[in-house]
Amino acid sequence: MGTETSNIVILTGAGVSAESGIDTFRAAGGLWEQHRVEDVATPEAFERDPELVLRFYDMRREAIQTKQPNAAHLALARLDREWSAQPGRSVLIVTQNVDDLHERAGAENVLHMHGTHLNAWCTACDARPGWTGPLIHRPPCPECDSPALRPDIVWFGEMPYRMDEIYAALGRADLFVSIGTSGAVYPAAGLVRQARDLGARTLELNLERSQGSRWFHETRLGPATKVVSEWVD
Ligand SMILES: CC(C)NC(=O)[C@H](Cc1c[nH]c2ccccc12)NC(=O)[C@H](CCCC/N=C(/NCCC(=O)O)S[C@H]1O[C@H](COP(=O)(O)OP(=O)(O)OC[C@H]2O[C@@H](n3cnc4c(N)ncnc43)[C@H](O)[C@@H]2O)[C@@H](O)[C@H]1O)NC(=O)OCc1ccccc1
Repeated sequence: MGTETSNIVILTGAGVSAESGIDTFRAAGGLWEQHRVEDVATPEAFERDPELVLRFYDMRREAIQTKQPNAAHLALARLDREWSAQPGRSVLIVTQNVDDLHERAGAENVLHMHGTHLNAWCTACDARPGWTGPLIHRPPCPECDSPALRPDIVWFGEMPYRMDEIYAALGRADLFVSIGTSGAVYPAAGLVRQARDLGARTLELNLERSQGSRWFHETRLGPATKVVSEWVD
């Protein structure tokens, strides 16, 4: 990292968890091949067929709990710990992923802009209880007892979480790094342009060039476990 770098914002996508055995979305056989997005990841789909949607997320919640952080998660956690400990320096990991592998690797400054599989969300009382079991049987909300729990996940057409904090961090960033994302989903895919327009240096670490590659000052191609560890060390 150059001497001029103080505040780093890191955007991660499904590619950072691919080598932990978690399916990405768009790759062959990826999640979106097995299920049409609009059938499982929209409020309309939940309205239309809650069982199908809850089974989809129960399956993913169960799968995620059997996976382990990989070398990319561990390298980012190390960077977060060591860099944020220095005066006037900060790291924020903004993830599109709903898995908790960044946190299980030891990272502390993690912001889940599309939600997390570790919580449920009660649409009756707005509570967001920690939740690791299935939701398919419509269990009662631990706060208000109503059977109104849904995954605490941002579906298409819904506003991502904590966008104001993300934009504020971009305003302070000297360096914006994007890891393991195809740049296909907004507003996440638009963050690189905002960061660049705000004066940050932009770096892409990905298996292949993404839809937003042209907005990066530099692109390094390869599996995350290799390119992220090389970048951090
Ligand atoms: C499809 C797309 C065109 N549609 C959208 O972007 C929509 C609509 C839209 C909004 N603005 C626009 C502007 C233009 C066009 C469309 C839109 N956006 C929305 O609906 C957003 C909400 C989007 C969030 C949806 N939820 C997710 N996830 C949670 C659910 C779940 O997980 O089930 S999105 C989900 O898909 C996206 C998947 O992308 P990636 O993570 O990048 O994964 P992908 O498989 O695509 O790519 C993997 C990459 O990794 C690389 N890779 C693979 N293996 C490795 C490896 N080993 N190492 C390194 N890299 C690797 C591959 O090469 C590849 O590049 C992620 O964001 C992920 O979170 N909401 C909203 O706009 O609300 C409105 C609003 C505004 C104001 C007020 C109220 C409402």
